[in-house]
Amino acid sequence: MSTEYSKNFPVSWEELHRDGRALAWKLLDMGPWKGLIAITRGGMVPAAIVARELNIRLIDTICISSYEGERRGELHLLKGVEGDGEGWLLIDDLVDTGSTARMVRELLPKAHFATLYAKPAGKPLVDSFITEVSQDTWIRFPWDMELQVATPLVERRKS
Ligand SMILES: O=P(O)(O)OC[C@H]1O[C@H](OP(=O)(O)OP(=O)(O)O)[C@H](O)[C@@H]1O
Ligand SMILES: Nc1nc2[nH]cnc2c(=O)[nH]1
Ligand SMILES: [Mg+2]
Repeated sequence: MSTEYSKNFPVSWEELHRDGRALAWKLLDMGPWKGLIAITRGGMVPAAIVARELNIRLIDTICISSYEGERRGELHLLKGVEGDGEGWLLIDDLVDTGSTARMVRELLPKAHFATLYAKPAGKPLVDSFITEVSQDTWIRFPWDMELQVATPLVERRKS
C-alpha cells in the first residue's frame, strides 16, 4: 500500500450486495429514471445491483481510467455519452479525491451521481452514497481479492 493509504477497508461480496441494495433503497423514490450510466470499471457491479432492484433495463457506460493499482495517474476518457444527463442515474463504486467525479459532472451536469463509498475529498461531489471512509483508507473490492490462508496474529507480531 502506498504511504497515502495507511488503512484497509475490505468489502466482501455479501457486504457489497448489501450496500448496493441500500443505495437502491435510497434512490427508489427519487426516480423515475430514464436509465443508468455505469462508470467503468468499478461502477459496473454496483450498477448491476441497483439496476436489478429498480428494474432499470437501459444501461450505458462512461469509460474512464485513472488509477494504476494505488497510484493515481492522468484521467483518460475512453468513452462518453451524449446529452446532459437529465433524468439519468450515474453510478460508481466510490469517490476518493473526486477527480473522476469532477470529470463526469462536467460531462453530465444534470445526472444524479451515486456511489457506494465516499471519502471526504470526494463527498461534496456525490448526490447519494452509503458509507463514508477516511481519506487514508484504501477500499478493497471483492473482485480484486482472493481467499488466502491467514497468518496467525502471534506470528504476524514477530515480523
Ligand atoms: O475520486 P477519484 O480519486 O477519481 O477515484 C475514484 C475512482 O477511482 C477508481 O477507478 P479507476 O480509475 O481506478 O478505474 P477502475 O474503475 O477501472 O478500477 C474508482 O472506481 C473510481 O472511479
Ligand atoms: N479499489 C480502490 N480503488 C480506488 N480508487 C481510488 N480510491 C480507491 C480505493 O480506495 N480503492
Ligand atoms: Mg473507477
